[in-house]
Amino acid sequence: MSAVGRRSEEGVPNKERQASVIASWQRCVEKYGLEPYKVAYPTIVTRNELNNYRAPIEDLIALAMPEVERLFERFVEHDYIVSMTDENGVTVLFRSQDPFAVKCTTSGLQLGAIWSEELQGTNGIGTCIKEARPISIVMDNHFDPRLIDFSCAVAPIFGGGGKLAAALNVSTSANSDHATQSIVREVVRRSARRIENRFFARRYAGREMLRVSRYEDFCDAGVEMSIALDSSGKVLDATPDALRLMSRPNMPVLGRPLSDVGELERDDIFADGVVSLTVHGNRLFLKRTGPAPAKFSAAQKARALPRARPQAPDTRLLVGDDPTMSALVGRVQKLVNRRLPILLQGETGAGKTALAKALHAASDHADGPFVSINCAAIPAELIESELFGYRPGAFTGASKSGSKGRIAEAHGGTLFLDEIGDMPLALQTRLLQVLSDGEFVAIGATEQTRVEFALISASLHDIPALVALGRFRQDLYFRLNGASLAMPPLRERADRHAVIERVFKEEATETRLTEVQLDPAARKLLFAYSWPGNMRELRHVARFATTLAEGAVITVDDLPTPLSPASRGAAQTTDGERQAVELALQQTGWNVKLAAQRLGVSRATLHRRISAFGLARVVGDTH
Ligand SMILES: Nc1ncnc2c1ncn2[C@@H]1O[C@H](COP(=O)(O)OP(=O)(O)OP(=O)(O)O)[C@@H](O)[C@H]1O
Repeated sequence: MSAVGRRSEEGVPNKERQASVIASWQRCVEKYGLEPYKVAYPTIVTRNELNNYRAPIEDLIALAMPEVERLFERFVEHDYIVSMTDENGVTVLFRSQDPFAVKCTTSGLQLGAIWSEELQGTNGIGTCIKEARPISIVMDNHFDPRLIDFSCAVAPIFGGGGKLAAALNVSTSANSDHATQSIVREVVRRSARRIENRFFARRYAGREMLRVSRYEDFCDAGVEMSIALDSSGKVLDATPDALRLMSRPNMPVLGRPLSDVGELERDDIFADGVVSLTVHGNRLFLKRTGPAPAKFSAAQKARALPRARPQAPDTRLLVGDDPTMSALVGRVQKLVNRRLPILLQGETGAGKTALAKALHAASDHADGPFVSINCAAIPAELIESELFGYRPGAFTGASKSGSKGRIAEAHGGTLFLDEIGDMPLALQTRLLQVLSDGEFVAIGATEQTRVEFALISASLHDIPALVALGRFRQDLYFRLNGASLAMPPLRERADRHAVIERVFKEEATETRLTEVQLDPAARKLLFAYSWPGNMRELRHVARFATTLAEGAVITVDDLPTPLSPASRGAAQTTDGERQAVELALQQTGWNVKLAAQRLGVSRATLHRRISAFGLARVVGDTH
């Protein structure tokens, strides 16, 4: 193909780069049927559509913001723009400065533009996404002749399970060469790696984490690669480079213990110091970064490394200035210390988990583990082994090393049972036994395991109503309910205005490293809103607006649906929409996560729709 080198090339051509560009041009012509002079102007999605594209990766966007800012500051004086797209090439973050910004806009380099290879031909973003590796597309490497003045260096950002989640791009229209662009590409690649590592750490916060390096001395330096493990020591996930280095043909890494992945120098990967793992003749060095796993015996406990206090907000901060809540929480805190079981009830997103963590962190057993189990999220057939653990080979498919179980892991700390109303009846009986006797028998075991922990449970449902329907054991309800605390929805909190202001401030500091102001119209709207998704929705709205707002003042235009003016105009939803939501909820037994996936919206959006349509789950019509 004559495409590469339509103009004379500057710098030394790199074979691999040439091959990528040639392959991409071939795809453009043969697969997508594109012609160089007939490529359409990029599609720019509407603001509402952009909100929908951003919603599934809002955490990633928030984590990427500071890095995008840093890149921009570094390159802006040389007339570069910095952008990030999602996995489809939709531009979800964009930083530019005049006069270059004007030229960018006329070429379609702007927020909301779709830069897929299929639509725009060979371009930095689209081709990086296609090839899933860092790439630079310099001037006449572009398929569309209108882009011939631009040079882009782009690196992919991978999310869970090594799946491509986004692409980070730096573009210029200053005359550039391949040598310069390969340096810029390296800078962008490193930024993408930092975002990836922060994203990984955020996803697996609280899990056992190993830092990985190819060099023994570097295990203590900045994070190069990471592995997250589940409670039984199996690989839950790893950063892309670690996954690549640990992979062998036909040998999955995820879901396997490290001893199956390669040759481990010693068994106890959590002990102090560095341990090596040899895969296919390559040595990797691993070091624990997270808290030590809970140990049974005093001797083992003494050998374990000191446990970092879990990062949890202060109960005073969570409670704010709501007098009812402060009085209740003060009372409950005393009861937690006496190991009396606490039952938290409240709407979705009201802050039950956050409060449970804060109660644990302020308790006198805060040095022990905080083990959280979402009873609604674990499939019914797995919940027993997840909770009670099993001996090696207890059942087909059981791991060789057995599993300790989450209840045993909570020994000496707090066990938090979220969505307790969804626990199957048979397991309620076993749980009741543990709570009464302080001991249980793991699956396949003969001897009893003794455990001691503080218990906090939480539920969206009215448990007495479930008891009346025969779906929840009354004796278990009494056991869980040493004291109960009804968390008010955000719209009913006396201090909600202060809470809204505080959360916007916190999110602005986190995403932009600066403070922001709410303009009067935005403030009025936020104060009047009903917040069906409570604190979670508030956090998402604040993160969204502080990320999107161009300046230091947040206006109504920066607010997402259903707070944005456009959606308020069009907010009269149709019967069809309501039926679709109802159907998805029915089909998934009111599993909001699954239903949201089916409808292609975020969970927060679905919660808002449930509330807007006034839908309620009829207790007894589920699962
Ligand atoms: N008082 C608070 N101030 C700021 N953020 C909060 C507060 N309470 C909760 N949050 C945040 O709101 C989000 C939802 O909180 P949390 O998970 O505790 O709610 P929940 O009631 O357990 O929700 P669900 O019932 O859906 O499990 C989290 O991101 C949490 O950090």
